[in-house]
Amino acid sequence: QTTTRAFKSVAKVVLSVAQAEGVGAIVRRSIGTHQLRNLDPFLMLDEFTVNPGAGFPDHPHRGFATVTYMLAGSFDHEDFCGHKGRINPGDLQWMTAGRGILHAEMPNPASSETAHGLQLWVNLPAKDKMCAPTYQELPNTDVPRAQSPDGGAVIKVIAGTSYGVPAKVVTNSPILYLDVVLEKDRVFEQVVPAGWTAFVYTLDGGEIDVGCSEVDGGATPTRVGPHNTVVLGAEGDSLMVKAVSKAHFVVIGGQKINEPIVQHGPFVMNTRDEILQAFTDYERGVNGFEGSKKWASKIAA
Ligand SMILES: Nc1ccc(F)c(C(=O)c2c[nH]c3ncc(Cl)cc23)c1F
Ligand SMILES: [Fe+3]
Repeated sequence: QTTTRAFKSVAKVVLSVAQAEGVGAIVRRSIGTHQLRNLDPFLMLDEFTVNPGAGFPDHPHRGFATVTYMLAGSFDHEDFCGHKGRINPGDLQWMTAGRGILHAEMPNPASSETAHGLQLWVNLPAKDKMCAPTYQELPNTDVPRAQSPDGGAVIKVIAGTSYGVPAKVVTNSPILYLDVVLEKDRVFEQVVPAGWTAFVYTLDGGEIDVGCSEVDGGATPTRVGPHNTVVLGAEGDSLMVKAVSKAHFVVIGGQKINEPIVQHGPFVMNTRDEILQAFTDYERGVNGFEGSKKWASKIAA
């Protein structure tokens, strides 16, 4: 039978402006600002720009995953269990902090290039919040590529599936995360299940029309330029984007976890008691924070 597509509408557009974060770092915050909260399962999305010497020195995480995707420059990371490495342009690090990670994230000191990328914080279901930490790290060449039938869209499949190409990353709840480069006047279509939280975040480059009139029966398209978060309506199951000029954007979506969220900085749990427990575990160096009391990173020294 023919499947009829219901196109997603645009619920809200928010421009992200630069703000200070970490030590000397600059971020354009998308998800996590007062206008972009309650986008379950997403807790934060930062487009970071970090010059050498600045960065994100030693800090903990519990109860969620951080997804670092480098666009330019390179970042070093080092955690309290001896896991360290370098994230180069196009590389992906999906770090499931679970019960506890203490780490530092700093630009590669050997590079004079500004580090530019995205860090997305994805909440974990209660059953996984105290799981053992895991890393899924893909160099740029290992991130699966897809393209639209006319070749007008080239997609890096970070999570989920696009044009039949599945991601390599395994997630604790259903997530879609695509890096899309769309040529001028070309159309990109993506299935995003109805009921999911979903948004487009535009990067440097051109303008796009979301919810294009030519393909969705007359709804007036919403035109946006760089550094905008375009929140999509929950109804409908098909995202349509048309490039007014060559554009670079990410498409991020996820099934809602629908559990209580209690967040205090880098700890995200379900109850206040669990947050208090996270602070005491971190201070005492127990329950996943073993070794935290006497550890200090070398990269942020
Ligand atoms: N204040 C505060 C509190 C807790 C944190 F975890 C952080 C933090 O590490 C980051 C926040 N945005 C980021 N973008 C990119 C990277 Cl690599 C790291 C961060 C932070 F800045
Ligand atoms: Fe971190």
